[in-house]
Amino acid sequence: MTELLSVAQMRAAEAEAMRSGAATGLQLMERAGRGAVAAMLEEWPDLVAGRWRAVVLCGPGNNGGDGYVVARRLADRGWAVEVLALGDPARLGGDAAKMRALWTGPVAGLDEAGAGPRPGLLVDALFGTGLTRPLPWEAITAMRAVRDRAAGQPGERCRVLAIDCPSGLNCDTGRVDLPPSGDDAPEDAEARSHSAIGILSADLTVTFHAPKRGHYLEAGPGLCQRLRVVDIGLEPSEAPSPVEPPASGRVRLVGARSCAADLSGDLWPGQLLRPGAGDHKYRRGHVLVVSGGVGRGGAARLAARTALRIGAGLVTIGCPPAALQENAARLDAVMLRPLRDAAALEALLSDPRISGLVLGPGAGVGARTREMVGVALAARRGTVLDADALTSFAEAPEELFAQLHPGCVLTPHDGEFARLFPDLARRDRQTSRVDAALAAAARAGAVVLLKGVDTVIASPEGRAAVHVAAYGRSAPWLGTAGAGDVLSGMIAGLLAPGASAPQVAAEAAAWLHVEAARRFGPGLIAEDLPEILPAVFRDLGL
Ligand SMILES: NC(=O)C1=CN([C@@H]2O[C@H](COP(=O)(O)OP(=O)(O)OC[C@H]3O[C@@H](n4cnc5c(N)ncnc54)[C@H](O)[C@@H]3O)[C@@H](O)[C@H]2O)[C@@H](O)CC1
Ligand SMILES: [K+]
Repeated sequence: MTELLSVAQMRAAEAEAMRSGAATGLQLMERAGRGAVAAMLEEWPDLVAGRWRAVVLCGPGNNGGDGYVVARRLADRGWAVEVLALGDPARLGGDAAKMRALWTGPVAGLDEAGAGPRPGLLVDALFGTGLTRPLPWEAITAMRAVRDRAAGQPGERCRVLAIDCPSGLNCDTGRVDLPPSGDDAPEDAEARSHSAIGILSADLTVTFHAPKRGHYLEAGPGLCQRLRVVDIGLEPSEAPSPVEPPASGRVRLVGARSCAADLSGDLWPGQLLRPGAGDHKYRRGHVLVVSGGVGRGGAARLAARTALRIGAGLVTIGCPPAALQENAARLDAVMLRPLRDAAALEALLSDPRISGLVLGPGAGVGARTREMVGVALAARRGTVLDADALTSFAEAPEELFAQLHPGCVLTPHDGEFARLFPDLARRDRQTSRVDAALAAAARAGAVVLLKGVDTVIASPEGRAAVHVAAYGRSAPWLGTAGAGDVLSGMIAGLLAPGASAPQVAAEAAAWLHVEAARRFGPGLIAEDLPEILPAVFRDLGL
């Protein structure tokens, strides 16, 4: 399964290769530059034949060093190559200086970026993993000047190849560190930063050894557009088993199945979904969804139907007595019980066969929900808390954290996350969504699934995973009313048999949620998600 490395982990892998004598820094850089050219030509075979013009922008560190290798390799293919350097190339050090010396063509300054014919390729080798300060404006200006050379001219547009990452991307956080915009009015600054991100976006990003967290988080996928990983001969880290939680300190990419052929559907998520031979319905778990009152039951019904579809043996909705009639008119396989108050929930939970709980969707914000959550958590079943079950504790999150247990999964979106963890939501430059979710899980003592296009799943033991609806897995139509309720039902349904760790159940649910949306396609509404699950399961060969 693919692992997402931090910048520090990547540096450590490089350092280990050099320390052990497996490779020198210069060899790694040569492989990186060559690998980037080979990957680019595979991606754009129309560039294999013919002599094209490339502009290579080289920065002041090793990313620039890779750029000099790319320039040399393209020139060797007969391309016309312009190299423009940020800063004085005579001040390059180490391996980058050696690669600069092997480049026999001229090196101009970035201020000459606007002069010259339209290039077919712009290579961004300004900054990689070593960017520690905001990107200099001159980098953005130069990128724009090269792109502008193509404006208004006939022929193919200029394609952009980013080496390791589009310059400005923080490879740990996925955010872009833009320079301050001086005296600009705030609106102006926003417009400038918007257009700066457009200018920095690549068409293809080639990174080395393993993808970095920033390639998958926040602005990363939008900036990289397409991502290819090139082997530079570093020792691969041992692949964690997809059905076990990842090791502490390591971040895995959920659903590598669609990105690499190293994962069989049989093992994951199939192993979590397939009932055992001879299983009866109680062995497959019984999920109880606590519903809101009259006219507010839709969210709970969505969660309940999904829990049943994903494999729970039985599903019951508990609702206030006044809402029984409404729910009865809408339910068949899902069972229904009156649930007047927290005492009634306690009585219901005396049935030990109820193994999974969902609280929050449509529950209403306030004391009733807080009491229900308290009783549910005391019963120590696999429990998913979403929506109103989270917001009900906005005034006193510690009250919730004190009651949570390791069988719980919290599923906040960014807004709910900020209500429970206001300090963690205000992230500084170096803190990523992964760091924030890990800190939240440790504080809460439960698994936190932080929803988004880049969903992060983190456990109190420091295990983290990321699922991203991008890079060929985008499902923009999933942003629809009720989709979150469906996700709660998926997690509870996977938790209910009691065989999966909450972290693993949440990871599989995040993947299936997007998979179902993609299988259905545009026009999706939340009701379609549970109904398309059987087709997803058939595709998985279940
Ligand atoms: N170390 C290695 O063995 C390998 C490194 N590789 C390349 O090396 C890159 C990392 O190299 P570096 O660590 O040198 O980092 P970068 O080349 O990303 O940039 C760091 C350099 O820019 C300076 N800098 C940082 N922020 C700046 C700012 N805002 N304005 C001006 N200067 C700034 C730093 O002082 C440093 O000199 C990777 O992204 C990858 O492209 C590859 O060649 C693979 C092998
Ligand atoms: K770059």
